[in-house]
Amino acid sequence: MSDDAPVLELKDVHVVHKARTGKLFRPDRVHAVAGVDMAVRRGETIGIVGESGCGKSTLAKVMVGLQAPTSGDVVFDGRSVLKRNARTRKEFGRAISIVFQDPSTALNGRMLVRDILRDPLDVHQIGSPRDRERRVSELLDLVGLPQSALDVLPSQVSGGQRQRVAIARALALDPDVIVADEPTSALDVSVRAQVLNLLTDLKARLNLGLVFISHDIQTVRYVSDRIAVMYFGKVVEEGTAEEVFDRPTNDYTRTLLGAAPTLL
Ligand SMILES: Nc1ncnc2c1ncn2[C@@H]1O[C@H](COP(=O)(O)OP(=O)(O)OP(=O)(O)O)[C@@H](O)[C@H]1O
Repeated sequence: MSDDAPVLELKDVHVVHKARTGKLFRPDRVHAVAGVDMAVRRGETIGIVGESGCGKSTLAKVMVGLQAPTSGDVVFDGRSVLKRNARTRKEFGRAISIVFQDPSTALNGRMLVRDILRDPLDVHQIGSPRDRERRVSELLDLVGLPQSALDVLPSQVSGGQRQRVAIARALALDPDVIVADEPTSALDVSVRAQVLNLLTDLKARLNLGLVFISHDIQTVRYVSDRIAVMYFGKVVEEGTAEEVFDRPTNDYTRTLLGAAPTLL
């Protein structure tokens, strides 16, 4: 069960990007996120689904502080993050972490797994050197990797194991919320369910808020307690997984549901 008070809230968040391409055929601004309200609670998975370009990744970056909203507010534990000083923002950085789609690019390929996991602990000066070593091996246990994985490079393990390393790194600072942006899309179909089950299991064991982002509504259904459907920068439907699947109110949601189901 989730706690009632949201740990993370987005309030009327807008993000306008300068367009990457020239002006001839495209407007020079992209309203990537257009007035999104969202609440993330501990112990609950909120799935965000929508087609490519609807603003999911931009929203994920806002949630972890990698993208400043053009307007609106981000509230962590009841306090606005945007209006706070650098120290509060650092605490926010510890409390909300992200897992990206492709661990091959998200992890530094020249660092041993041990150093990848230790790095956030060093940066935030958590505990003594011995505490950090202990934490690093605990992190491997949490994600179901053997201790022998400590002394290898990311390229020396499989894609699924690499994503487990990325999840372990996201857990290093004991966050309240993990934002997982298409965390299984770059993986072999055969290991996707294992990684989804790991995330769901960690959410329950550690009482995390989990934000799960995917273009695939079946994958989102598999892991989510609540689902938000995004279309052109807006949330067009939100409800429990059952509500969204059994009684969709929005035409776009119906279109998504009608699309051919895919393997996890
Ligand atoms: N840094 C940026 N500069 C300019 N435009 C951007 C930037 N990031 C995203 N966009 C544009 O904003 C819109 C939303 O992109 P975003 O990546 O958030 O969507 P998405 O739903 O995550 O799609 P995808 O799954 O393809 O990444 C798109 O039109 C994209 O081209």
